[in-house]
Amino acid sequence: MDKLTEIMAWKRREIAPLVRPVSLGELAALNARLPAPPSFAAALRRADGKTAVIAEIKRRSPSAGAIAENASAPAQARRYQSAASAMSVLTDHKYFGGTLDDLRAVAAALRGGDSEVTSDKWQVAGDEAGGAPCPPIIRKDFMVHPVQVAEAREAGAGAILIIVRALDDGEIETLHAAARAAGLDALFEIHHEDELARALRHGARIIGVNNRDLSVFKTDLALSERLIPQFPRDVIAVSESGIFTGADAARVRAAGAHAVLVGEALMKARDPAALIRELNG
Ligand SMILES: O=C(O)c1ccccc1NCC(=O)[C@H](O)[C@H](O)COP(=O)(O)O
Repeated sequence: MDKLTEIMAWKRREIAPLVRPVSLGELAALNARLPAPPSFAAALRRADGKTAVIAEIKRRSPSAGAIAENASAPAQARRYQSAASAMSVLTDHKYFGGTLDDLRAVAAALRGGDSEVTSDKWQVAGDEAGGAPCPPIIRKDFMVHPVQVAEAREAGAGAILIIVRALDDGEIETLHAAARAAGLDALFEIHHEDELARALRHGARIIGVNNRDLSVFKTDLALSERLIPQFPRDVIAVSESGIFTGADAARVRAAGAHAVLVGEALMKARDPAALIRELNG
């Protein structure tokens, strides 16, 4: 069994006690009750000709082992905040050391310390930070059920992850509809041409190529170079994993990437904001 299959099997067991019917109406009501988070898609498009950086908070991983086990998620988010277009918070605990509370704490930190999810500080936090818009947050987890979408929206996310290879078409459709009803964007993650075709059939507007082969844990930026040029022009292209330097980012940008998603390199950087600026190009 490869690692992704193992993680997905665990995730389905982990969330089983939480699973209940979650209707689109319930998600729409949740969306209406909470202030709108900043738009993930708009943040990736807004990079002014530079490569947008989605800066990830990642304490450990199956491929790298311990990265920054004791890192504080909100403190790390503050180190990213001035330079990142968006943030990614891994909320899986077993394999990545993250929690949903990390997402809540990061959202609160970006709202200027306001932990009240019903507050409309999203709208003003950017101005307080000197005019830069508040970076949206993607909940990076192994999504299988709309109950996780509701959790993401309540915790302050602006987007969720849909790993195409890990889900059947019915699950993708359900998660995508749930995200839309909750006012969230969806990042569709792919690793192969067939998965690109599936993502497009589901109406994906943001697609990420995961450069890491999750069977053997090898990363290869050539995968982004092969797949991104096949994206329709109006799709936002993200290159994920294995990006460490400005040269790496420039390479995938030359292939058409609008954004890069970077975890390990930023968690280990002495000055993450400076590295983000280098990745911006
Ligand atoms: O990172 C892993 O080892 C991993 C293993 C199994 C499933 C997912 C995994 N990573 C999730 C990610 O998408 C990465 O954290 C993200 O792309 C950032 O990667 P990196 O910059 O290489 O830390």
